[in-house]
Amino acid sequence: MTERHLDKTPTILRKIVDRKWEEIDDRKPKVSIADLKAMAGDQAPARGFANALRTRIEAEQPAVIAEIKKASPSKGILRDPFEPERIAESYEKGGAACLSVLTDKDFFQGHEDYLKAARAACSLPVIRKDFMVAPYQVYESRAIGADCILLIAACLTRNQLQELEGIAHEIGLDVLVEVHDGAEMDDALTLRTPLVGINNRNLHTFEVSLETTFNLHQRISADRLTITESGIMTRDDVEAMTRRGIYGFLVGESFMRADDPGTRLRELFF
Ligand SMILES: O=P(O)(O)OC[C@@H](O)[C@@H](O)c1c[nH]c2ccccc12
Repeated sequence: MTERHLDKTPTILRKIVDRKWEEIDDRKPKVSIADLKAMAGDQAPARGFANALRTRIEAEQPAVIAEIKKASPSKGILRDPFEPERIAESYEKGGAACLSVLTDKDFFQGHEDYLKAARAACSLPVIRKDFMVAPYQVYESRAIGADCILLIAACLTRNQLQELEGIAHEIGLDVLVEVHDGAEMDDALTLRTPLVGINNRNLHTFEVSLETTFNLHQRISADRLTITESGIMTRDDVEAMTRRGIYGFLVGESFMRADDPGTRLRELFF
């Protein structure tokens, strides 16, 4: 397996991706791909993730993907106690369009059960936030009830992106492809998904700059939906985006640190 961007230095992203392959090897003997396909087939139809965003973005209203994450490798613990059901209810009340739930255990203290619990507690579509490297995880995502998956261009080749997107679409999952630079954007724009996320955080260094979105969004045509991701903390940040015609947002930390995440969402966006 060649991982173009990861061959160079042993960054955190490389460590996470290496760990993902081990995780898949641990899981396969317990739950086979065939089992996952059967479980995926038993799920109710997915909630339309892309559609929920599109409706708002086309009306030039903020479309907020509100994130449920307990911790991150760059910031440590963000929220304790951590109750995914309560957070999901609060986000729905606060006007979120969709939820994002971290399921990675080792680096983000996430869990598949958090996704299931959050989704059951509201009617919003949910993206599984994890590091997809293999088809196994795509089937697993639908099997745990996710409506959408994240594909991170920084850790996948163009062929891998296309393969994983194909499987996702075949089983009814929407896809959010995430980019951080121009080469990744070239790959992302070969995909069929309308959802393109621009991560303001460099996953190799953790540096955050909203300039990343300002620079890259111009390459995304009007038939796609741009989502700015990471480092959105203030109303000024929000306005800097909407002024440029960007209405899709993925926000975690600033909500997770608030007593009531949905109230914070409403303050920041509405
Ligand atoms: O907490 P923030 O800065 O608001 O960022 C949320 C989200 O963009 C971030 O969690 C994220 C974006 N892409 C990722 C990929 C993996 C894990 C996490 C992420």
